[in-house]
Formats: sequence, structure tokens, C-alpha cells
Amino acid sequence: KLNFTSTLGGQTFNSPFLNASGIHCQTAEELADLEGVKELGGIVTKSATLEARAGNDKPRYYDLAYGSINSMGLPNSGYNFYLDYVQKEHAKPTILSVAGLSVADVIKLLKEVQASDYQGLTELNLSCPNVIGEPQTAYDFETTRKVLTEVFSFFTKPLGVKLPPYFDLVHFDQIAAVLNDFPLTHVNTINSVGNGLVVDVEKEQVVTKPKGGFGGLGGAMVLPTALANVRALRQRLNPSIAILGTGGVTTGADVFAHILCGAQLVSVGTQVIKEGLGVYARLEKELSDIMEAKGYTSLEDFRGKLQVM
Ligand SMILES: O=C1NC(=O)NC(C(=O)O)N1
Repeated sequence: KLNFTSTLGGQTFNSPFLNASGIHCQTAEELADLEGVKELGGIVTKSATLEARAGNDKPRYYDLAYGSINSMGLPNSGYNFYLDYVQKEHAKPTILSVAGLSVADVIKLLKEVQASDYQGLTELNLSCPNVIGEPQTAYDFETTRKVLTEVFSFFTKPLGVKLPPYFDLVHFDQIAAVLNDFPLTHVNTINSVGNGLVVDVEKEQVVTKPKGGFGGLGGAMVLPTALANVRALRQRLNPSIAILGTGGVTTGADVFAHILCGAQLVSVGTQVIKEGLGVYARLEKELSDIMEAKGYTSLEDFRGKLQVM
């Protein structure tokens, strides 16, 4: 039997698989579905904002052979719904994803989480690319430091951050220099590759309505970017900060690659939309087969051990 267990923020995850925040985790029904997926190690909520949001105009999601583009705009039921949900009894650990449209909103939201009885993990989404007029906070290193300084002046529960992809090695150095100054349990990397554009040549038109068709990219096409961000941050962050790998997972080999680059847990988003929640059973089987073929019995046998030439 393979050992898939790991601990994070005081919680035990019996499997390395997570749902990517935003995919099949916005409503009570979707969250109940996730509870029933035995291969899932934990449940991540849709990023919650102070007030409920309808999100951007539709169509705001489009499926591609090589991935997806989305411009959802943080549609969610408001943080009270998700904070109530995560405080209920669950067979799996939960990660409460939260997002603020301003620093003040983030502080107000996290003060409510701190004051609640919730003992699980919280993840601050600093990287949504789709709120019209809002920047991806984590591309502004000074603001990120400012936000985390204020948050950790009162927040004592397990907290991670969801990061956008970076594309410049100097930017990996700069964001790591900020994050290493705070007692984070984890970073979750990557969020979608922001502001891509898909064109329907036959119609001579964009495929999503918000923002003139600009949206976050996910799925197979972002795997190399996701792996680079997992690897670069694993090389730079304090060992006390775990890495959750998100982005581009369609096969067990992709899960293996994320873990080889340093991921402790691995999220699946676009592929859940394409294949349904049965994808987790397939990924677990494929990962297990790869591990057995290589003689590995535990994720620790190869985590973070990517070889360079
Ligand atoms: O952080 C986010 N990343 C995305 O790719 N989309 C959602 C959204 O637009 O709500 N949020």
C-alpha cells in the first residue's frame, strides 16, 4: 500500500489531491459532491468575498482542447456561507479560500475568520486576474508585504496565500523575500495565467464576454508555467512553508511532476470540468502505477528531488 498521507497546518491529508479553488466548490451541492470523492485529500472552497457576488457577465468560461479560459469575476455566496460550511464536521480537512476587493476587505474578512471557531486552513487569494479594474495583488510586492504585515498582526490560525504565476527569476526572488518574512503554512501556486485571449477565427470574435475576451488560462497549456513556479518557490521559500501545486494537471504523470518539483499537495481544476469528479480516481491510479514502476512507496521518496543536468 502506498503512503499518500501528509500534514499541513495541523491537519492530516490522506491523499495529495485537492480541487482547485473555484472549480466545483461554490455551492452547497458542489461542496457536498467533493465530500463524496474518496480520492480527494481535502476540500478547497471558492474564494469568498465579504459580500456575495454574481460575478462577471456570461459567457465567462470557455473550454479548449489544450485547456480553458475563464473570466468568472469571483462569483460566490459571500464569506458567511463558506465560513459556516468549513465549521461543520467534515471527513476531510478544508481550506477556506478568501479574497478581498480591497486591503480593508481582506482585513475585515480575516478578522471574522480569526474570531470564529474554525480551526482549519485559510488561503488568501492574492491573484484573481478577473475582477474588472482590480490588479492581481501579488504582482505588487510592496502591497503584498503591507497586507501580510497587517494580517499577521492579528491572525494566528494556519494561513496560506494563492499566487499568480511569475515569469522572471528576479520576481521569484522578490516574492520569496516577502513571503519568507511571514509564518505562512503554505503557498498555492499557480492561479490562472492572467489575461490571455482566445479568438474564434470563424466568428472573428472573442469567446468570453467580460473584459473584451481577456481571461485567466488554465489546463494543459499552463503545466510548464505551473511546474516552474512550484520548483522556483520550493528552491527559495523556507522549508516551513509548504507548496501546493496547481495548474495544468491532466494525468498522473503531471501529478508526479508537481511533487517532483516540490509540491506537497496537488490541485486539479480545468480537468475536473472536462472529465468530472471521476478524474481523481484516474489520477490516483496513474500516480500509483508510476510510483510502483519506480519502486517508490511514499511521496517523500521523490518530493522535491527533480534532477538538473
Ligand atoms: O482567482 C481566480 N482565478 C481565476 O482564474 N478565476 C477566478 C474568478 O474569476 O473568480 N478567480
